[in-house]
Amino acid sequence: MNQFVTITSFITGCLAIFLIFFPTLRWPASSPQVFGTTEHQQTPPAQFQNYSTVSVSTDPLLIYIINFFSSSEIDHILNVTEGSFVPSHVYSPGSLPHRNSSSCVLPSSDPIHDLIIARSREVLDKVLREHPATGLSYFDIEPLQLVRYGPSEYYHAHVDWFDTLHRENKGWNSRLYNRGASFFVYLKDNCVGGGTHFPHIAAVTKKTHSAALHHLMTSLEGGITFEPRKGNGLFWVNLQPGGMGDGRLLHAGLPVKQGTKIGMNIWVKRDFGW
Ligand SMILES: O=C(O)CCC(=O)C(=O)O
Ligand SMILES: [Fe+2]
Repeated sequence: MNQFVTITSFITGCLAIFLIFFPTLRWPASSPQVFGTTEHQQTPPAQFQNYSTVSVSTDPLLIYIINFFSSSEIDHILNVTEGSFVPSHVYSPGSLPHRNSSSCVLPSSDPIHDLIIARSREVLDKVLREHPATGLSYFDIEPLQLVRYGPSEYYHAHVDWFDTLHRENKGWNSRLYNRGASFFVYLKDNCVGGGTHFPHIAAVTKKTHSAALHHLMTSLEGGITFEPRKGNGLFWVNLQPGGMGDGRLLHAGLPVKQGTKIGMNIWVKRDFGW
């Protein structure tokens, strides 16, 4: 009898827990468009910032964003993060460190945090609409990470996507994800060197680019290098439509020879279910 009561209580308990959580469970996205749009409706519109985009490469997709952050936004970000940089995490230490920069996170409680997320979602939703062939979808954005380089500091060639899917650290509702896309926005550019170099992006003729980009992009046989320019940024899609990492998005933060370079990574999470 006692056993019967215990089993019945256990089953009732499980049922109650399931009923409480069932309405909030989210199933994997059935189509990229739906997922991106749904999430976008939950975010406030980005405060007006007169940025513009220039398509540098369509396959793989690499976009240059002019004037993505205003100088007052940048001043604010640099002020609040000034004391918090620590040596960047090194994933694959060899004889030479893979990188020797410093990093920190812009806290999600910062007044400007949600604005940056909303503006990034604006660009993402435009990409979903205009470049469906990329297969990009997203459901969230990682903590906003700043990276700082002083003289002789660098980040060797790497890709932003993970070899194996990461699981979010959010308890029972943790999803599997990879970095579907990356933004890298320059916050400080008073340096010599420090370009962002993509060795495998096909060189494109300079004629196709706006005057603003003309001086900031070196397009040689060895790929493309972007000079750091405060307020401007890059956006690229990391994964192939089927979800595999795209090796063509290998990139490096070239050594800073003099001065300081600071940038912000905005990594976009593509959903891979439970
Ligand atoms: O420093 C750069 O130009 C690129 C930085 C980067 O790729 C990264 O932090 O993942
Ligand atoms: Fe990177």
